[in-house]
Amino acid sequence: MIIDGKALSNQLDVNMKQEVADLNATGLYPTLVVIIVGNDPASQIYVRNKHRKAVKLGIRSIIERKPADMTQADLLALIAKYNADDQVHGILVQLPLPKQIDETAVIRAIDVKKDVDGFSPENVGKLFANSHEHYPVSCTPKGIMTMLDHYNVNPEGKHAVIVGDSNIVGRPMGALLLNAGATVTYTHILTQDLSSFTRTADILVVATGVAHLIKAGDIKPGATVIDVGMDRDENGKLVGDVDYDNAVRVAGNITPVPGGVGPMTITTLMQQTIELAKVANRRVLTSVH
Ligand SMILES: Nc1nc2c(c(=O)[nH]1)N[C@@H](CN(C=O)c1ccc(C(=O)N[C@@H](CCC(=O)O)C(=O)O)cc1)CN2
Ligand SMILES: [Mg+2]
Repeated sequence: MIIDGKALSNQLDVNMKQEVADLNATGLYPTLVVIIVGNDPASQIYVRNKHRKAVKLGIRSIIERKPADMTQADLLALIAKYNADDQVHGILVQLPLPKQIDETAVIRAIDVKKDVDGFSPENVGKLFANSHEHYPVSCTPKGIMTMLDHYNVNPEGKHAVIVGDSNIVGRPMGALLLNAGATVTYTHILTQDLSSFTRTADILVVATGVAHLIKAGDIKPGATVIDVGMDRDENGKLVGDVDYDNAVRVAGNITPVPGGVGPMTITTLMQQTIELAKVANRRVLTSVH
């Protein structure tokens, strides 16, 4: 089966739009701030898509576009401004950042209660401790879990193999699958004989940035293959980390690029913005009574 992230995303939008309208009627306006520093063309597209999706759902969206030579101090001051603003529920700084800015310092500056990306040490800690509280999780792996659930791929007891060890995708992906009962193997750039691992995966998640790294022969017949890659082939066409045209004949389920994981990342961001707004509102109500 082709896992259609775009269709699922549009389907989830229907409920989210209604939920936002219902919250608006009670005086709560979920609000997301996205800060983008510099002119990376891909990042510009993602931020524009986030804004469009927010507008479509009735979520208030503030985009802060800043020059590539912005200082770290100025960025931290901007974050502090939105940390202090009660009307703002989620703050996201688009990654990657220009070289003069320390990513870790920026992530830590965002109020944990507004960390809609789930990148703060506190939220990452909750994920790896399998906390039963509500907490945001990196949107791409969280969106992948939503897709697996929707397509009835139950990770319990399955062997999940992650290719790529990034903080945004690989690491949180493995934690989510472990929490869902999978046996998880992490592989990365130093892994020897990668294929010997991927060929034993019931669920294979690939996030390396290497175009067509995974061939049909690297996949266990019937496996669920999730391709997080967004690479360019020799003709400049957008392709994934998986050789889709051949892999589709071996895999049981597979995500296309584009139209697979990407749209679910943005939908998950909207879900988490709404959730943070509701939690913030409950905090206000509790402190009043
Ligand atoms: N602060 C963050 N920075 C980054 C994140 C993130 O979750 N938080 N993730 C990625 C970029 N990203 C969202 O920010 C993102 C990437 C791709 C897509 C997407 O919809 N892709 C489409 C294809 C788009 C195209 O044509 O180029 C698809 O796969 O269908 C959405 C979000 C890094 N930075
Ligand atoms: Mg189901």
